Amino acid sequence: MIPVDEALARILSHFQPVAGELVGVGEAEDRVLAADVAARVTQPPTAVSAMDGWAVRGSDLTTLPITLARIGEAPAGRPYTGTVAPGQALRLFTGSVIPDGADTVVLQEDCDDLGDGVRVREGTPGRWVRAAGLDFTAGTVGLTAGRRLTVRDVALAAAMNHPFLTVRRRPRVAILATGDEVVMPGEPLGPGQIVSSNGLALAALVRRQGGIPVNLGIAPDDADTLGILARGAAGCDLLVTTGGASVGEHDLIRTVLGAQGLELDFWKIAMRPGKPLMFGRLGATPLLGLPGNPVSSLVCAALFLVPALRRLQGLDPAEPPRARAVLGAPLPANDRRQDYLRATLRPSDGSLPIATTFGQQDSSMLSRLAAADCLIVRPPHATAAEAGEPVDIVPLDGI
Ligand SMILES: Nc1nc2c(c(=O)[nH]1)N[C@H]1C(S)=C(S)[C@@H](COP(=O)(O)OP(=O)(O)OC[C@H]3O[C@@H](n4cnc5c(N)ncnc54)[C@H](O)[C@@H]3O)O[C@H]1N2
Ligand code: MOO
Repeated sequence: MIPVDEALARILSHFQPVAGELVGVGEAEDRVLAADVAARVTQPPTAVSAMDGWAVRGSDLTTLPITLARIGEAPAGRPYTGTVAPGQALRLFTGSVIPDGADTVVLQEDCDDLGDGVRVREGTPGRWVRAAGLDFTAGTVGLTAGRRLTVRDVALAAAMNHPFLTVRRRPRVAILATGDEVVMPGEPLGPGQIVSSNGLALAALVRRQGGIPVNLGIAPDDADTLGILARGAAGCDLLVTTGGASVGEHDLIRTVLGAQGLELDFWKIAMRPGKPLMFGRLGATPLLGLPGNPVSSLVCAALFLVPALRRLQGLDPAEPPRARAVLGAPLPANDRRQDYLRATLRPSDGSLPIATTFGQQDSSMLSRLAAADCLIVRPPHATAAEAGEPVDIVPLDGI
């Protein structure tokens, strides 16, 4: 059994960021930038008005009120080509280009429109002018490679005049469930059969992490079919299997795929849940073999599949972020496997929330996993801990 950290490092060493592809800026939300995005324009391109009002010279506002002569009008998008001289004012609007000669906008609410002139009651020299390049200047890098784009980033990229962006291709993850006893939700259940949840949960996780799940179905515990279905992963960036990872003679992943050329990197890690986790390569395709128990499968996916997907997309592949909490109830000493205990979180009077484990931690219990807010991380050989002691947690947000 290898430690969790080593398993993660060995898995990540098999992944590099996938190639970039061009997408319309409007479709780029949630994708990861493959190249820096520099502004192709200066915004605003010239000084513009921040308000509806009049463009004037600040030096005309020393004594108020003052009446200025109207020299014309400049709606947004139709700049005035002349110059505002002392004693003159140009009618303009929010976004209108500030004409030569003017350095100030006075608000229309603070003026009386006299038709051929304007009486300015209030105004401050230099106000309500947005300088050229206030937001950004051409050539400035506004968004850097490796960033997962938010809705706000889409707005910025579009404003920087990019109709297309180069983002990482979505990694394709083949998912193969195994086991004679598992059938898809809604199918008739024979004696001893259970409903397959792993494949669907993994597909949802892959999608949420920016990948494309490729569903290879459910392989029965028969070598030929398992082998044929696994070949469907060719061309994918990763094959994830669930079940068949343990030691029973029906646990076929290693033996069947071994015969097909699976080069095993490791099998079994010092972790609970998830001991029989395996990793290797089937030809060009990395293979992550998750245990069949549904909680083990999802916890291992959170800890190993998510970082792999992050690295494939050029993101920092670090373990899921850890946080701190205090124990709501005591915990016994731990054995040599790093434990990830399902727990709820509630606020406390102090700065850290209170994490309380469920009494039963069986790795088949999806009801507990769904009700949990976090996993409490118990390092190998941790000594018994009292209520109130601080612990590391992995929040389950997004899983
Ligand atoms: N003698 C030993 N037995 C087991 C060991 C061990 O070290 N020695 N390890 C246990 C641990 S820990 C785990 S985890 C499981 C993992 O076993 P497998 O990966 O071989 O998984 P299966 O045997 O195929 O299934 C386990 C369990 O999960 C259910 N299952 C399987 N696939 C799905 C699915 N798609 N959706 C929902 N549930 C699924 C399956 O019905 C079994 O109940 O091995 C222990 N045994
Ligand atoms: O490690 Mo198994 O995943 O404990 O149930």
